[in-house]
Amino acid sequence: MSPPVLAALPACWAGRHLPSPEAEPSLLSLEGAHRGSGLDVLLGELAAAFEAEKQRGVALGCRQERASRERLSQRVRQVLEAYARSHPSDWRQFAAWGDHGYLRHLLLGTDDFEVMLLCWKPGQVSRVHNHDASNCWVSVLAGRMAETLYRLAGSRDAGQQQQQPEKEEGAQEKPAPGADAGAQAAEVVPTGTHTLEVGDVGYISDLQGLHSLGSVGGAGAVPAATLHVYSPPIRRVRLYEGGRVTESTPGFYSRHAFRQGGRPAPAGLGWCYGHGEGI
Ligand SMILES: N[C@@H](CS(=O)O)C(=O)O
Ligand SMILES: [Fe+2]
Repeated sequence: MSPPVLAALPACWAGRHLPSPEAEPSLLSLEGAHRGSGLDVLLGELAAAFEAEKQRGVALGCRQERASRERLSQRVRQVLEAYARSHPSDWRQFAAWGDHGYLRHLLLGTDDFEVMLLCWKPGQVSRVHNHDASNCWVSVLAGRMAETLYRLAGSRDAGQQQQQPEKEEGAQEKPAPGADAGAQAAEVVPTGTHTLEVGDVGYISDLQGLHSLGSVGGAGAVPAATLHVYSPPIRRVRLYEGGRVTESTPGFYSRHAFRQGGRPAPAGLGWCYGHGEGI
């Protein structure tokens, strides 16, 4: 019989990328993880939450039906909070920090959602960006984060102005469609800043606006780590800088979604673009 974690994962993931439990009893046996509270449980519970919404016929994304989004959000928050507040250390085996920007490490990617670990040295910050059509949850595992929210200048509803036609995957940092419509349209205005501590869970989508996230620097600051859950996976983002808007396809510094029994992930599974330093 499949372990509950496997049973909870979408068939497309479990069937295609994982060996059978008989063949690999140490499946997802993450070092230091306690069955019942570790990353394997977190991933299984998230998979179950997204699968439950899909079973109701919901198309996942920031514009999904409100009741469905709230139900999903409540569950994802519970799962992320429970993990972060259990003082876990099993995520650390996947963590690496870089000198040139925060690093993105993919833990699990499916067609419906992705979970990644982001590692930030003190003071590292993402550029002002949007989140495609995704729901985005973030939970702090270590350090202290500050989030600044923005809206497009001249816009009351930033989300509506960010909608653009579909674009091919794989392109890097090209001017976005409509970027030439006027620098005015790409100017952003900060609307508020707040801090996120270990165990806090935040949510953003294009319906809320744009943001920039960063680890708080200064004396005594420690390297930060955050868990991000995006549904559906983010394929591209729009960056707002110097009055211009560009598009970028974020990459992963490392991918562990298919790591099994301590072996490195086989090449070619999942999707990965770019260099993996943050946006
Ligand atoms: N959305 C960013 C991280 S953050 O700044 O929210 C990313 O996926 O890299
Ligand atoms: Fe973000």
